[in-house]
Amino acid sequence: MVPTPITVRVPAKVNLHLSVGDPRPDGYHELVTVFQALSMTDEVTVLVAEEPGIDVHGDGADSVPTGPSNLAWKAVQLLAEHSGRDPEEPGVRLSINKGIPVAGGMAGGSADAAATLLALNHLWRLELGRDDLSEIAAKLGSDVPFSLQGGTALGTGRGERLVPVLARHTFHWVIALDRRGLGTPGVYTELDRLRAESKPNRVGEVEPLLEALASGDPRQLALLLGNDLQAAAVSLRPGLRRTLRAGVQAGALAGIVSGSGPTCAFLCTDADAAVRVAAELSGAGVCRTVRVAHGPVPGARVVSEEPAHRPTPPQVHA
Ligand SMILES: C[C@@](CO)(OP(=O)(O)O)[C@H](O)COP(=O)(O)OP(=O)(O)OC[C@H]1O[C@@H](n2ccc(N)nc2=O)[C@H](O)[C@@H]1O
Ligand SMILES: Nc1ncnc2c1ncn2[C@@H]1O[C@H](COP(=O)(O)OP(=O)(O)O)[C@@H](O)[C@H]1O
Repeated sequence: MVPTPITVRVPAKVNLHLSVGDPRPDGYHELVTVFQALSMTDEVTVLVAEEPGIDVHGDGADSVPTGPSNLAWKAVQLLAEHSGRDPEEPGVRLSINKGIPVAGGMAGGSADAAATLLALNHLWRLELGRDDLSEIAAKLGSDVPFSLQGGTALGTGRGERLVPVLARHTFHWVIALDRRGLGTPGVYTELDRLRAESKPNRVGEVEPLLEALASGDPRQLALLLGNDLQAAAVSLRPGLRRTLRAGVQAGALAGIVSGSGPTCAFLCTDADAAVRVAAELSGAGVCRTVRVAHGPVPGARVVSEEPAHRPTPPQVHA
């Protein structure tokens, strides 16, 4: 009997704190980061098929590769190899529905890779535990283990070593999507260049932010958001300065570039404030689209054994 298709829903992330160290001999930078999973999601459906391949739908689908460079396909191949299948003929088809901006600093590719690992674990009845999946995930990319885990977590190493963090209450965000993406390696390289020629400010210690998360007070958290990659993203995309200013003028408590950017995330006092800020920011003409989101939400999870019917995400077109 042909196994039933499996659909996994997987969240985007924002880095509430991103402290970047010097480059390591392997080219990666040592990080201390706090991830939060947000209610902007992709869905990945895996099914057994004679003709393997990938279909991509949704926001930004045109700029997602459908060949072997798709990170979700690399996940298929790695798990096939791990479980003794032929990685070149895995006999599966993926359908990816994008709700996470592509090349936006919100870990969309990592999310799809994590979703694929979890879905195949079910489809192929591998019965791998979360720790095994997380170890395989780290081979695919630094952010992939967090996409599996979700919630709020402290990440160290290159971002792949995770410890869950207590975050009381739900935080409400407005997310401003830019017209074009930014490549992650280029943003790290730009930070190294900026640091070689001047001394851009570095974010402080992470402990005060962890305390703010435990308190659940968005005003306290807003004062402590920090991202060392922000200066590099703004240097490559100077218009982000205007976006960040516009979000705060619209009433957000604070704004930050999400990871390597160019998406900006604005923390708001509550859900109603987020809707008001989103409406005003979308009128300011500083970005492509504005969405509201909340976090933390769970990591990758199976939502149905049939292809999902996806509700349209809340968004305001700028
Ligand atoms: C910046 C962050 C913040 O969470 O996310 P994004 O904003 O891209 O989503 C991550 O560090 C991105 O993680 P991810 O996108 O998984 O990166 P990887 O595939 O592992 O690495 C891509 C490239 O980014 C750089 N890189 C990544 C992680 C790290 N700790 N140091 C690095 O220097 C390296 O140039 C590496 O070749
Ligand atoms: N499944 C995927 N979804 C999105 N992008 C992907 C995927 N697989 C590979 N990519 C490539 O990875 C690049 C980074 O995309 P993404 O993971 O969305 O951004 P970021 O690293 O900024 O979080 C994109 O430019 C795209 O070409």
